[in-house]
Amino acid sequence: MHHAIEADGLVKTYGKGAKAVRALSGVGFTVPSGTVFGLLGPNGAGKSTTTKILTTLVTPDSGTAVAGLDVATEPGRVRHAIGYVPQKPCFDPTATGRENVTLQGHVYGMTRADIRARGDQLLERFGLADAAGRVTKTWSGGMQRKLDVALALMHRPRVLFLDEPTTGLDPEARAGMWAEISGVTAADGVTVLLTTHYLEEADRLVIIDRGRVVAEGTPEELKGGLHGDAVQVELADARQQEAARRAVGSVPGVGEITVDGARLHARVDDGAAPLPGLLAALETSGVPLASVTLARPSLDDVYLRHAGRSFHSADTKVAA
Ligand SMILES: Nc1ncnc2c1ncn2[C@@H]1O[C@H](COP(=O)(O)OP(=O)(O)OP(=O)(O)O)[C@@H](O)[C@H]1O
Repeated sequence: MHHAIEADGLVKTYGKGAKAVRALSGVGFTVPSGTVFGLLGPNGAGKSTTTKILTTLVTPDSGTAVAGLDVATEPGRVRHAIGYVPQKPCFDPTATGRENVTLQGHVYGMTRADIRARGDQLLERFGLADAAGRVTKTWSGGMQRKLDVALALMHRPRVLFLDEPTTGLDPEARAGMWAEISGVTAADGVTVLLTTHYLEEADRLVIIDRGRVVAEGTPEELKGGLHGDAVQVELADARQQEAARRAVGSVPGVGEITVDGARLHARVDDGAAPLPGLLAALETSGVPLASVTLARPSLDDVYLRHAGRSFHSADTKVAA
């Protein structure tokens, strides 16, 4: 399969001597054309450095990077073949949406007719057409983020780099943003590389820790082997913990039962499927409940498994 992005043995040290910081210690991965690929890791893991090397903004000490073309030998052509959306906004807040896309088209040397057609198409696809005549500083945060992505796509890049595209957006805005990014990139066959704190935003991901790739796979593969979801049962009466343990232990698909006071923890193999049986078993045994919660494996669980330490111990600014 053709690879739109290839990183091989990337090493990068910032600074010299005692102050030197080793940001990357041999990062490598390949991204098939037309897919959405994620770099996941805590702050300082090396995600931005990897992205900056692939977008020609930083030169590696060693290793090779290809974003459509070789970054070292053809940086100018790479810049024309890619779009890059940094974490910080890059649109002009004093200009309208239409003026922003027009300016971007001029920067890339597009013709007037093409700027008009492509600008209309992108404003429409991102749901920004109605607001296009308004000054962008009056737009909502979600609309502004979409405009940044539309600007990066103006010159029809083959590869799009997104640095934490949905950080700071509420779940609804995140979902909307992804529906629109996927719609546009799938229609144009664009390959997407993003840095993210959300497993489900990519088709495949690498987990980076301290400048190294520690795991690679689909979100499901990375979550796999985590012994299912966690159930927590709050008993109305802690004195019934043994009866509760026996009742829950008799339910198929439930394991790793531990009881701590009025709280019973267990793992279930198959999402919510064993829950009705678990509730029925407790009721039959006459054990009254205060509450029951079911939690999917969190980003922290995934990270702990692959990097050997908790995401939160490595990084405090994270969402699961
Ligand atoms: N210009 C620089 N000079 C010195 N050290 C740097 C520089 N840029 C990054 N670093 C260091 O390199 C390491 C990797 O940083 P990088 O920004 O690539 O991580 P990251 O995973 O992208 O983190 P974040 O999620 O915070 O963006 C960190 O220890 C960081 O402090």
